[in-house]
Amino acid sequence: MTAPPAHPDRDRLLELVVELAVVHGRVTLSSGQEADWYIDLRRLTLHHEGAPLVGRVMRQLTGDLRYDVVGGLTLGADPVATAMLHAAAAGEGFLDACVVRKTGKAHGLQRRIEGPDVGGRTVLVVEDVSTTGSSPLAAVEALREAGAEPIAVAVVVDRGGRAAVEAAGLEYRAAFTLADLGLR
Ligand SMILES: O=P(O)(O)OC[C@H]1O[C@H](OP(=O)(O)OP(=O)(O)O)[C@H](O)[C@@H]1O
Ligand SMILES: O=C(O)c1cc(=O)[nH]c(=O)[nH]1
Repeated sequence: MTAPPAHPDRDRLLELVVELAVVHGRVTLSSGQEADWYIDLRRLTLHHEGAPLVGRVMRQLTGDLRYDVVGGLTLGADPVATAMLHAAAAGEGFLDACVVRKTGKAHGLQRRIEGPDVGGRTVLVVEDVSTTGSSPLAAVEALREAGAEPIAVAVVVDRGGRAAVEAAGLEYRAAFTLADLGLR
């Protein structure tokens, strides 16, 4: 496992994750598992200072990968993807974002994947926190069904999703581990 590249924004982002997002107390996770703490990254990815930092740090983390589109399973992935879109637009180039619905939509255009068409395009699948990896893998499956090519998965915090994503044959990158957050 290679360490994420050094970045001047990374230290401040880590401070904000610990300050804003780590909540101690009994919770039930998306997978049904019980835990004694929760990382509510929505409190960071929708925060005025946190969101731009997330965009820049995640772009830095994936700077050597080539992808046309960024997105993942709604809702946690959405502000991560749009932060990266804005970081790209403010910097070196353009990046589209997409939102993968948890289930298909029965009315309107009935699209599971919202945003500019992803067919034939390379996609970086993102996530805020990954515990079992099932959310990004659901996004990967939906994107492939839509004719896109998922090239890797990148998450802000890895809570344990790496093994499942790598077992599915995809590269996995995380800006922060639980050890970074002092939770392991
Ligand atoms: O690794 P996993 O087992 O998939 O769990 C992690 C997922 O759980 C959270 O989302 P949640 O399912 O609570 O839904 P939300 O994004 O709509 O809040 C989080 O945003 C991840 O998407
Ligand atoms: O596994 C989850 O559902 C989960 C864990 C966590 O720490 N944060 C989160 O948003 N979801």
